Amino acid sequence: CQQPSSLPTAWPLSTPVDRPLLLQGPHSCVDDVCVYSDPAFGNGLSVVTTAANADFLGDRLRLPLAGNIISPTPFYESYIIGKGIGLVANATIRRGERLMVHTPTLLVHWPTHAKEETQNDTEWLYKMALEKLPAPSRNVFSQQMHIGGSGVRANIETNCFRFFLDGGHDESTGHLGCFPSAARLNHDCEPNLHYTITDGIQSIVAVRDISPGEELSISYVDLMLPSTERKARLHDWGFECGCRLCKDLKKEKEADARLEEIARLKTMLDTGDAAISLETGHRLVALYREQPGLGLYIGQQAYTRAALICGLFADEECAVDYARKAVEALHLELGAVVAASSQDVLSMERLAASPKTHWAWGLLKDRDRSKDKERTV
Ligand SMILES: C[S@@+](CC[C@H](N)C(=O)[O-])C[C@H]1O[C@@H](n2cnc3c(N)ncnc32)[C@H](O)[C@@H]1O
Repeated sequence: CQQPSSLPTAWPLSTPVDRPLLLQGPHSCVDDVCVYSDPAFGNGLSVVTTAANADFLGDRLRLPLAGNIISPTPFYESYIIGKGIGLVANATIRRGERLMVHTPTLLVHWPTHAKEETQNDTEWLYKMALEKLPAPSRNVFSQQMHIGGSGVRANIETNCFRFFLDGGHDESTGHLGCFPSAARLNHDCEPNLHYTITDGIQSIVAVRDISPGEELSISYVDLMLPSTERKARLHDWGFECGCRLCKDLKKEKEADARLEEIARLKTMLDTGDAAISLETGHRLVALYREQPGLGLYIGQQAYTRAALICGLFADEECAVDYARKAVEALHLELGAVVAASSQDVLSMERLAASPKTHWAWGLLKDRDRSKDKERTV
């Protein structure tokens, strides 16, 4: 791993001005992928992508009006033993607080990046793209840690975030987005932060209260994966995870057992298993609550399902309670922009406000009663 020679003295914050993206170019191309740039957008932006994606970005990408929401930032950079640089809280940070909202400085087209045979061409394009960035942003980028080589490709793979410009429907809109401030966040299997990327803007929120002195962390991998799979993926990042969960074998075994039970309950729900009862929803929520890392997904994967089960069995109190919790958690998980048009959020808001008029209301009520009868016979 390469250590930066000096720490950046200032945070590369987005300027809080509402300005559209004005991409210049194409500057340099290999086949249908070219470099485009707007050095005055945020901290400067260079893009290596197709003409169609460049057009899409021009239409959609806007600077977030508030820039970085909290200023001065409630965290600082520090060397962390065994991890390189990390970010540490210097104030109490509350669940739901947004710590960073920013545009990328470099965006590269994922399907092109992933092709083995064009690696030399893409490296050349990446260098051209960096040339177009303002010097401070170029310096911050090149000082980032990179593992597996000294080139721009290795830097991108160590630090940048994969997402889809269209939200995930079309592979050809896949990109790696490089957000320099977020590149200092280390991994934890029980992270205290969660990020979303919508229309190219990354938003990072606290998923629980964080005390001064605590290291800030995100997860680099899907936390629904069992520990062996998580560790294998983190190994590709060049490190063995030493987080609290991975260090404690007993805890890790319990966590894996929970993941297996969650998978079993979800299959029951997805297949409409006859054994589903109110208890299935309560148990699902309990499993997510017992495992702190899974709090990142509790809205979509547990509260929403549990609220619907309560609705199906016509239990008003629990339907309203879970639906309210689902709405709050979904805003954290999806980010404000996606949550505003999410069908899940809409459905949960309806269930919370008027459970008896929700489509799910009472559909399994009779089944529950017939089960009770069976039990008393
Ligand atoms: C995106 S960078 C994170 C910031 C980095 N520590 C730095 O100094 O710039 C990713 C790299 O940080 C290191 N890293 C991240 N999380 C770690 C962890 N939990 N334990 C050990 N190293 C970690 C790994 O070398 C990884 O490839």
